[in-house]
Amino acid sequence: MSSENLIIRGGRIIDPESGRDEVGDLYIRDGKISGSFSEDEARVIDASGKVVCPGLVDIHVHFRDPGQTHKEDIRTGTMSAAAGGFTSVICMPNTSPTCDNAGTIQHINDSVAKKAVIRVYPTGCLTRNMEGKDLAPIGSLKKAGVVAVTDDGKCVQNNALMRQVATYSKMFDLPVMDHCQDSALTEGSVMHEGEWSLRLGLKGWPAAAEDIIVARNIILSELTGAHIHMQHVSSADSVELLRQAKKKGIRVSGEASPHHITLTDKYLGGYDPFFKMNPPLRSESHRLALIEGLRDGTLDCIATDHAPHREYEKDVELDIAPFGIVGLETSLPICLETLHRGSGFSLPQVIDLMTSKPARLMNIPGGTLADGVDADVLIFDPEREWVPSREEFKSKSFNSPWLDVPLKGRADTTIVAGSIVYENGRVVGEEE
Ligand SMILES: NC(=O)N[C@@H](CC(=O)O)C(=O)O
Ligand SMILES: [Zn+2]
Ligand SMILES: [Zn+2]
Repeated sequence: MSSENLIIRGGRIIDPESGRDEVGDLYIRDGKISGSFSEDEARVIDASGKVVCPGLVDIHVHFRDPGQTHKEDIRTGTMSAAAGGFTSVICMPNTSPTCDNAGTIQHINDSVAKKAVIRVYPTGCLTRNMEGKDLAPIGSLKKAGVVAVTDDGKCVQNNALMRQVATYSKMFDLPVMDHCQDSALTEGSVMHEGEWSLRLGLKGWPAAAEDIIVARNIILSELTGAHIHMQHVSSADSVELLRQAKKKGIRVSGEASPHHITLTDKYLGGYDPFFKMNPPLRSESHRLALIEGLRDGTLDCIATDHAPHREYEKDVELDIAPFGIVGLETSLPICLETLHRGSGFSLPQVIDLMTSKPARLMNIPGGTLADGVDADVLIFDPEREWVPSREEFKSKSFNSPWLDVPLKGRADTTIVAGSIVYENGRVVGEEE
């Protein structure tokens, strides 16, 4: 990536970490955020009417590379991220082969160096082949460069093994990210257990299946001192458990997805597999509890759980359709709608949940416009109206409930280390 000096002129600069929120100019020299310099040394980008903030950070995406690259690969996944305004992502290890060994991590890092347009941080598995039976080689995964460990997609059911995982991860100073699901309680389940599952005649998935594991993880975090992070929290009682645990100073954290804070189980009424995900969309009271969790800091950040599946894979009976939806290209407008316009969060608060908060939580760089740091920057238009379409999605998959639905707010320009990687609807270097 070559970088030219940039002056981003006249935008509303929002840097949640420093509290900066003012209309002004942002200077980027030699790929870093810098003090002012003269206009003839730089390209000037007019950002009037736009927001200028740190590039978005997503700590939970699935890029399917290696192994399921018909759904997504590191190239298209990072293009999708850049188009959504993201400059850093943490990718999940449920690839094929799984990331339970240093070789797969090395392979991913090599592909990232060759094909990625934004920063990608890999995670390693908790257990061998994510089978929940034997510990993965966490020390060797750490050496290979993982930033956290998780069996996302699955949840370790054996508490003694989970204790061991937590102990090792603490030793290697890696956060444990957990997909909290008691699998005996969710066998064959398709959607949230409640009024709508009853009406639709679909097997329900109780919120208790999540709560039980969140409680288990809180107890094991207290016992071992490990940082345990709850992925895609979807249940009101899980939020309350986290709230109480944090009050006691236990090292736990949680994320919420744009879809769980915006949609509910009633949308399954049309039996549309684009509304089927794990954990499932829940009822209105759960949705509101997640928003309150984000408001008071019980939930630490937004994470998309970008889970690409091709349309033909989803286009089957709801019972057998795969779980998951893509999220990177729609996360920003949805969070603006649900949190900012819909729930009274300030713009800096929303940006904080999508930049500084997730980056600091997972100890990765980014999420800041501090002087001298790598210039990972997003310019977005909070008012821009657009409609996500099959043609425009950069992802290989468009399994999104927001396909063909009008949205407001869109990334204009995404900058990584001072280089523009996305502008005017195109990823730099993308073929015609
Ligand atoms: N969220 C999903 O519904 N699916 C994810 C797995 C996961 O995040 O648990 C996937 O890999 O497709
Ligand atoms: Zn998961
Ligand atoms: Zn996931």
